[in-house]
Amino acid sequence: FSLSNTRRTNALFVSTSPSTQIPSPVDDEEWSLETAASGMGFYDLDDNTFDFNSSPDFIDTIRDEADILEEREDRLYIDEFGVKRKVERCILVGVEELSAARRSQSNDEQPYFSLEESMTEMRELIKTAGMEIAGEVTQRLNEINPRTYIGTGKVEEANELMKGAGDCSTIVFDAELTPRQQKHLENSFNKKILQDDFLVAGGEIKVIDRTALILDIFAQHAKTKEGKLQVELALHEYRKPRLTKMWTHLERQSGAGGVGLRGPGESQLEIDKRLVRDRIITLKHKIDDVQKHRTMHRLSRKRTGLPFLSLVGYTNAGKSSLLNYLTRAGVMAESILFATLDPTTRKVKLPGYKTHPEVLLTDTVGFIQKLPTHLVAAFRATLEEVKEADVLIHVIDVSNPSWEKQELAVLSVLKEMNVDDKPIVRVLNKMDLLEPDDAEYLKYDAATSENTVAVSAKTGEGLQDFVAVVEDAMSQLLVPIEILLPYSKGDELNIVHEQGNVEVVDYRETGTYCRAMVPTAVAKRLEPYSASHISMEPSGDRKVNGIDDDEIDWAALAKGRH
Ligand SMILES: Nc1nc2c(ncn2[C@@H]2O[C@H](COP(=O)(O)OP(=O)(O)OP(=O)(O)O)[C@@H](O)[C@H]2O)c(=O)[nH]1
Ligand SMILES: [Mg+2]
Repeated sequence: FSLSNTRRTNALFVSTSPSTQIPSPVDDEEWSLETAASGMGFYDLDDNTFDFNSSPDFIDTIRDEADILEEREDRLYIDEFGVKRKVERCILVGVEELSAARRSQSNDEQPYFSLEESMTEMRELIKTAGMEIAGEVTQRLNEINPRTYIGTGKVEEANELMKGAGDCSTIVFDAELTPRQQKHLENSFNKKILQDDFLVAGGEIKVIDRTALILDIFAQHAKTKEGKLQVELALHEYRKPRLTKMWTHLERQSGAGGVGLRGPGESQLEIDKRLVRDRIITLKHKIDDVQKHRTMHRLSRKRTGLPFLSLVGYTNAGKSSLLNYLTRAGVMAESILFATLDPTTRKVKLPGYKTHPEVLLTDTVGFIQKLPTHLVAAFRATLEEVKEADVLIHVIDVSNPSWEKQELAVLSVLKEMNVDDKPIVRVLNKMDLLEPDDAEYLKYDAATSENTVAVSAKTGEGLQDFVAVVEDAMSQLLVPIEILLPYSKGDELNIVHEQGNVEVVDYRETGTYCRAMVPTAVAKRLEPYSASHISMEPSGDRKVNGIDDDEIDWAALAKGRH
């Protein structure tokens, strides 16, 4: 296919078999015309241009991917002999709450992840956080123990396992623990250690829950100033309730203190609490500022009139890989969870994409089941991008055995965000990893379902169909116009032809009469030439898509088109 022919119809793509391989962008210059080589792109408010090289001041401290990878490599752990070890080891504790399982079975919208599915996910999260699992304990409980979450016998079992594992002082729970539970657990583990006269590195056993683990990953992956502010806010929100009595050893009257910092007779705990509170307020202000910038950029983005697509999906589904493939943008894509925390927008020109030759594509943070609400809140700014999107591209990793549940989990978050009414394109990704039979089945499924396409962001398989399906979804965004354009506005007519579907064109004395379906941005611009008061059926209509075109008309039309 050729990019120069922007008037090529959808039929080309619809007729292609789903397994058609498109040339890799690296091999074929034609695939991607105008893409970012690297770096973030931003709109210039004044001249509506997209500038890939400048970055606004709110992302002044960007860590690049290499930095993040290096920092992860450097996560050293000092063991009891003072030896630096690459990984921190931990015991993973999983609980299946049977009553919750029963409850969720009557609720179709919230998918239920089984103990094993949830544990598999935790293993990935732990690996991503840079830890190694030294042992696992699981328990099926009718009701969770309000004090220690798991039963006392299990606490004992986890403790034994930890001792047997050697240098290991971290216990990770596949659950959201209340501050009280976390403290009780830490107490009981540490007490046992003291009794047994067994000291592990640092002498302290750490109890980490799912939220803390995800926050740790977020903290490692935050790249921009905005991302870091959001993570810090989430961390403080997480720590605030855990300051209560958690560090009782800090509860003493404090004499010294900076002016205006400490009141008389204030205890250390009170000071800590106040500092955290103050920091939260400061962070919120800073995030507000950043959001203002973002809103401005969004507005300028809107003024360009380019349609805005947002990639959404479960963590590790392949969102960044897809964006990379389409733009060669070099957005961090890795087999780690939550690789992307900062929304990145690229302008993408897709071949054969007629009605919207250029689109903006934004990569967003991945979703995960059981994401604690305050974590979601902290990333609201990021998710704003999703709210602004014209079309959502839902990337699904069909090689994951739990993909159907993951899809439901994402849909339920989209619903919570009130964005489930937008057109959604389902992208069944990682087709290359499937057994041939499964792949065939899913390809059939995609071909027969609406707005669904099966692809591999790795091999490029199916990406041609992706363009067609996205364009289909975008056609829902076209609006009808009826205009009478002065002949001096030939350029505008060309745009209508290029980006819209023209139904009728008639050359009249006062100008060109035209009825068409066009993107909203184009419709808005042409509002001054609205001709809806003029007769709907003017004489001498010429069917543009018919075979009765003659050369003279086309010459007039095509002036300056290519
Ligand atoms: N085999 C195969 N691997 C893929 C495909 N798409 C993505 N991957 C791999 O899957 C892993 C995750 O991909 P990402 O693009 O980082 O996923 P993401 O959805 O952006 O993940 P988060 O940013 O963590 O939410 C990477 O190791 C990719 O190389 C595919 O089509 N086939
Ligand atoms: Mg990503």
